Amino acid sequence: MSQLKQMSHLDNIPPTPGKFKMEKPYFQRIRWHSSLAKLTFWSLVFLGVIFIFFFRSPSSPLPADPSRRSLRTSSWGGSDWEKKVRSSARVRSRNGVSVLVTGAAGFVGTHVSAALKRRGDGVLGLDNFNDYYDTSLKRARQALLERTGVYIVDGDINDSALLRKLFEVVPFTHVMHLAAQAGVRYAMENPGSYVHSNIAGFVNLLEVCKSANPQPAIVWASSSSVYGLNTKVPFSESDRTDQPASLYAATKKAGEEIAHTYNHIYGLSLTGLRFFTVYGPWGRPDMAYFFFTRDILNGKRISIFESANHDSVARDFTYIDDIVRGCLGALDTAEKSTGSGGKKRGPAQLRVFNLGNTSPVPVTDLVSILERLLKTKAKRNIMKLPRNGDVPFTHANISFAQTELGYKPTTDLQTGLKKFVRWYLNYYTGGKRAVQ
Ligand SMILES: O=C(O)[C@H]1O[C@H](OP(=O)(O)OP(=O)(O)OC[C@H]2O[C@@H](n3ccc(=O)[nH]c3=O)[C@H](O)[C@@H]2O)[C@H](O)[C@@H](O)[C@H]1O
Repeated sequence: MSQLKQMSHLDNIPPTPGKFKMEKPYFQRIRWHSSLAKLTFWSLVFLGVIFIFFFRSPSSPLPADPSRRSLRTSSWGGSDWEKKVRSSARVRSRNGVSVLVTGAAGFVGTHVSAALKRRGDGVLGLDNFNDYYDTSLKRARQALLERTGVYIVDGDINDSALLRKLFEVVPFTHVMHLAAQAGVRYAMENPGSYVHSNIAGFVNLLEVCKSANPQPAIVWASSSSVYGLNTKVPFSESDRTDQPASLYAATKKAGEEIAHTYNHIYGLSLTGLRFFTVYGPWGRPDMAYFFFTRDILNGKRISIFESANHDSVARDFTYIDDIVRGCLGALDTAEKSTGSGGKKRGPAQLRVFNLGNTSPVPVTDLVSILERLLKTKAKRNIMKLPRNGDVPFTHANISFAQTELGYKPTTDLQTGLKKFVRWYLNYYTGGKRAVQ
């Protein structure tokens, strides 16, 4: 207050410097006041900038206070809203389950929600529709789900009040937690968003689940990236995962440790699924197969990474329908959580599974398949794998998922990409170009 007064006082001083030069002592006093005011003013500006950077910016390296974020999420509540929530989550088949799907407008979330709804389970979606990639694609997926009777609540997993409300309205038996900040390379651009969604958001969700009555069983998306610099192939669940190559991988690995904690303390049933480079129709535009398709069609040069020994990098690309079957298998075999009222009553299930395709394909081959399907030659730019968080190869051992979940991928890359390209051409060109 006194600082403000002092500033307004200084504002009233005539700006003509010569006037003050004549009376030296007075001038010196003014100079002293003036520099103090300047110092105060710039300190306030500096503090303001720091405040905005840490607490308001979406790219803040610190997770924002969830209660503050809740103020920024879109409106929810009211009897009409509750009716929509209840109706979407209503189980319509015998032995059906009611599932809260987070990240429902995302690629995997949309497919899993539709599959659950098809078989008569109750499904409620939750998504914050962030602009990591084109939000119109997310809205189109939402429209698709709405036609099947799945309602997506527009909100963030960091919003505890919203999550508590959802569990108050519907006693979900399961949570399929797919909301996350995805993408390996983007972690170097916006590290804060990974901490916000994959760590703070996950913890917030688990906090609400642990207090829910009944506690739901939770199946959630981990990632093949947790294997990081592991060189033992194929990657098995028991292999080391302590050498992440990206912050994305580190946050997913942290998620697995956090899951262990909530299982241990509160008796939450938790199953982590390590997805291996999932692709297919309605996919993510930030993934290579997707933007390669766009760039090849536009005659734009594409970069293909190669590892140190000049081998193309390779991925165990896994088709979306196979992943969906794995997700449903995990939900169907998930045991109940054992806690209630925030207290553990006995040991609960804790699992991690690889969901891959067990047949890695070099990225150069992926490009050749796309060239054939699009009948267009790619302008290839072969370059050394940048130090951007990418790992040279991934390869899943899926025998554990096979035994426990009945998981058995059936789609090879050629077949899966054909389905993707058909969707892509239809979605972006209205079918004016046909798949070859
Ligand atoms: O399994 C996962 O857990 C992750 O899978 C996915 O990551 P990635 O396997 O890295 O997929 P993606 O970016 O499509 O790159 C594919 C290949 O193309 C190479 N690549 C990439 C870009 C480029 O310009 N050139 C290139 O050669 C690149 O080096 C790589 O070899 C998800 O995005 C991630 O969210 C997470 O779910």
